[in-house]
Amino acid sequence: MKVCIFGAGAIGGHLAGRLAKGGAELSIVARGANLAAMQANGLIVRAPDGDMQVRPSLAADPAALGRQDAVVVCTKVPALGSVARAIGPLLGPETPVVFVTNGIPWWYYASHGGAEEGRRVPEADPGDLVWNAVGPARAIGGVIYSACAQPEPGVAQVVSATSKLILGEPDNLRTDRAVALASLFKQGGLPCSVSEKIRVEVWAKLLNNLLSGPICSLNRRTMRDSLADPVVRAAATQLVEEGIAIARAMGQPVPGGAEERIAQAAGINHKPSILQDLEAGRPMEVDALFQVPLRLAREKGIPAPMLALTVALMTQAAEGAGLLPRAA
Ligand SMILES: NC(=O)C1=CN([C@@H]2O[C@H](COP(=O)(O)OP(=O)(O)OC[C@H]3O[C@@H](n4cnc5c(N)ncnc54)[C@H](OP(=O)(O)O)[C@@H]3O)[C@@H](O)[C@H]2O)C=CC1
Ligand SMILES: CC(C)(CO)C(=O)C(=O)O
Repeated sequence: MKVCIFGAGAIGGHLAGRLAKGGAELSIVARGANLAAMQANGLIVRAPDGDMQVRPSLAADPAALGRQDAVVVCTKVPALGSVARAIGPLLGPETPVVFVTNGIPWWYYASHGGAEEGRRVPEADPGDLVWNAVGPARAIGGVIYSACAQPEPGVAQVVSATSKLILGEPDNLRTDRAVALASLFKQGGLPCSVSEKIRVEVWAKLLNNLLSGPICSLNRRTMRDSLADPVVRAAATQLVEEGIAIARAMGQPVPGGAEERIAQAAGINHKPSILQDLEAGRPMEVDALFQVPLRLAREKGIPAPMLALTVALMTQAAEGAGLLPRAA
């Protein structure tokens, strides 16, 4: 199966390693120093279950790779516009595109049903670039639990002891295309399931970002160090509780409570990816991860004072650093 990873940073690098190990005919769209490093040394993945070094086909221009059986997009959300502009040559008539990004995805209201069917998420896809270039029929949701970093170009480091990937179709059907991709990841050693409630999974993962992203962007500490302070931990707990209430109001009740999430996050010595961006001077995913749930809370009349405060503060921090993109 020909699979292309578009954007092989921390997460894309990890997933590329899994796909190659799982037997995919792998290619990667990359650029700059990352592309040069992989051309020289292959892609190196350092993971708790063992290191991998793989040599996929590499290109900056998707036209050099041609049509794929599947594409897995692993860029940050603000880069999706650039993906939309370039992805065409990778797509055959049936090529699905998995979006492994945090936050409320651009396809959220596709096959959603009800009055909001087809509504757009402008913070995730300004100008409908992805909606028009890829289209909801190709989209598969990807929810990733894997704390990762890119310590140097061409190297992906998996920090969390365990990882898992959840795939899901916007229409919640269990399709052959999603199952085929899940088996490749599983064969590569990454637990991967196909959910028939992908929006619940999107919200469940977003709770982990809510509890860590704003706080760690403000204090610039890891999740473990931040949550060691009882006052910070109480604020993080409130953020999760607010997120649970928003998800419920959105018709996506997330199982489990705040405490277990906080306890799990408190064990991870990881700077959330949004803090990695702040420190590296890269565009931050403030809008898709944090402004959208806040907007939805307001639309649904759900009180979210802690989210409002922390998002306002992190927005100011991102703006001050010149890292608050509104379009790719
Ligand atoms: N890191 C983590 O621990 C986790 C991250 N996530 C989510 O996963 C997603 C990916 O995050 P992460 O892997 O950390 O991001 P990274 O910034 O590490 O990687 C993104 C990669 O995409 C590349 N890229 C962007 N645009 C293009 C383009 N037009 N052409 C080619 N390459 C491109 C970037 O290249 P360049 O460097 O040149 O910009 C970079 O290599 C995000 O939504 C994030 O929130 C989810 C769970 C954990
Ligand atoms: C914090 C984490 C690992 C979620 O728990 C994440 O999604 C990120 O770093 O972006």
